[in-house]
Amino acid sequence: MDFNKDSSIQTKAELEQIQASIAELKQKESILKARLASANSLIENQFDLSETLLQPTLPPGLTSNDISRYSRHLLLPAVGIEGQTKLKKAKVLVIGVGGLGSSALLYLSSMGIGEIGIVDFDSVDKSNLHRQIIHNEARQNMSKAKSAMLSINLLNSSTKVSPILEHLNSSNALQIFKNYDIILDATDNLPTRYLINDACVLLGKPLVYGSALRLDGQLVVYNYNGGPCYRCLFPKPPKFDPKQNCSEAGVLGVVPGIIGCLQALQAVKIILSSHPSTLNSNNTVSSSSSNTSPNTNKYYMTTFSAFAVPQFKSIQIRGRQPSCEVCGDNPNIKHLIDYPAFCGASQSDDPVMLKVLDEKDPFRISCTNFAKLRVSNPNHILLDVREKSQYDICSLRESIHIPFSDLQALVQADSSQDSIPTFSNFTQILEKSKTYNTPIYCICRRGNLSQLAVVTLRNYGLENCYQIDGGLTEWQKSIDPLFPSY
Ligand SMILES: Nc1ncnc2c1ncn2[C@@H]1O[C@H](COP(=O)(O)OP(=O)(O)OP(=O)(O)O)[C@@H](O)[C@H]1O
Ligand SMILES: [Zn+2]
Repeated sequence: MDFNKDSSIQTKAELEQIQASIAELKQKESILKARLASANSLIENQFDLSETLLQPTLPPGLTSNDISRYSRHLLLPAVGIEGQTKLKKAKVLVIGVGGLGSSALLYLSSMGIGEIGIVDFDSVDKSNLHRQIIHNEARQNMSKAKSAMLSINLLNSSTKVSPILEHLNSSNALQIFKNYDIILDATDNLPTRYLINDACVLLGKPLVYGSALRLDGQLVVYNYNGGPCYRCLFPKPPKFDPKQNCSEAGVLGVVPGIIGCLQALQAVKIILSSHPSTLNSNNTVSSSSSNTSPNTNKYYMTTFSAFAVPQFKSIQIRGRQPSCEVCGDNPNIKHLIDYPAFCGASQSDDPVMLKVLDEKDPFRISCTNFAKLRVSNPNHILLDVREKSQYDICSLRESIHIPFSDLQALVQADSSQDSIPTFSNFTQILEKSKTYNTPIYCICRRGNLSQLAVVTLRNYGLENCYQIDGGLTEWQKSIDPLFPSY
């Protein structure tokens, strides 16, 4: 803008903007003048700052930078100098940099934990970013452990970070754990949960466990202060349910963030636990008792629900069980075992791939072949058998939607000659396929439900039925990169 031409200032808004800029410049000018004055005084007085008497007395273990940085902690009696020094010396291991690990790591570092190890084998995916706030758009496909390290370096360059780009398993867990004081379980699958628990018991390390799904989260401190381990509460793994993970059931972005913060809180409380003005309450981290007196501590699981009025609840859980296989009086588990076999589930939440149809089944068709056929022979039925919530996210044009569970019910009702509820999609398919032998191509998210759908339809007598291999996930990869992946 040309300030010499009054006519160029056309509106009141422009005038106000110029006045604000002038005020800002004046403020900057006064700051710079003050700095100049103090620099001049230093030069004039020629202070030799290496002179002992001019140097401050700092508490042992903390630098001048630490004092400025953690001043709000130092002012807090529950932390103070002693507590902050303990945090600086502490070594915490976080396994998993997903939704839980993201917030836990940022807070552990910002609060001044001296050394942090990060274990994760996975890389950043776009679908992670709604909750995994330690990563960002530019880091897609980068290893999660490395991305977390870069964020921590920006947040607090004095945190020593060791990224461990490995899949935690029975052969590397003890070796990795032994370098750390406290372990945070921020993973998402059952075998890894038992593995981490057993490794913590075998090495005598406290375990801060968190989990989050949909609108709910949970937090427990295990193997601490004479308390129970995960196996004391859950001696046998529950039946594996592939729907109980974020990629199937979904999760509200902020929920794992909240639980991750609580994990960081409990880790910090454990580190500060012998502090005179301790943060300990009657929560999971309970008052320490001597070895000789009976353990009267109480132990808690904290749950969080984001539904309606957000609610935290702390429920008392049972203490250490003398019969526990790993931490009991006569433990059977003295070494790490085969956890995927123990849990009957894989040690990742990678989707389960069903093999209901033989790999060479002629009624399996690849996405590429289906794409060709779709153009060359439009006279077919594309049957999408995903749940409604998924179908509504995105679908292929002119597909007919019948969720697999409905399809099963409809086929059953028709076979037993019950009256079929009016379901125009189903009637439409039956008419076309039975009368004109129009081929049906079944599609789903990954190619599992569609196999079951083909079997169901074939058993029902519709022979001209095909399954599209890999489903819409494969369609996105090999045919249409713009088809939304989810
Ligand atoms: N055994 C293991 N070793 C190392 N990292 C693990 C192990 N098991 C799980 N993890 C990591 O724990 C993290 C858990 O993150 P989160 O539950 O937010 O889900 P996600 O796998 O990132 O995403 P989504 O489930 O939506 O695909 C993941 O980054 C995963 O790679
Ligand atoms: Zn136990």
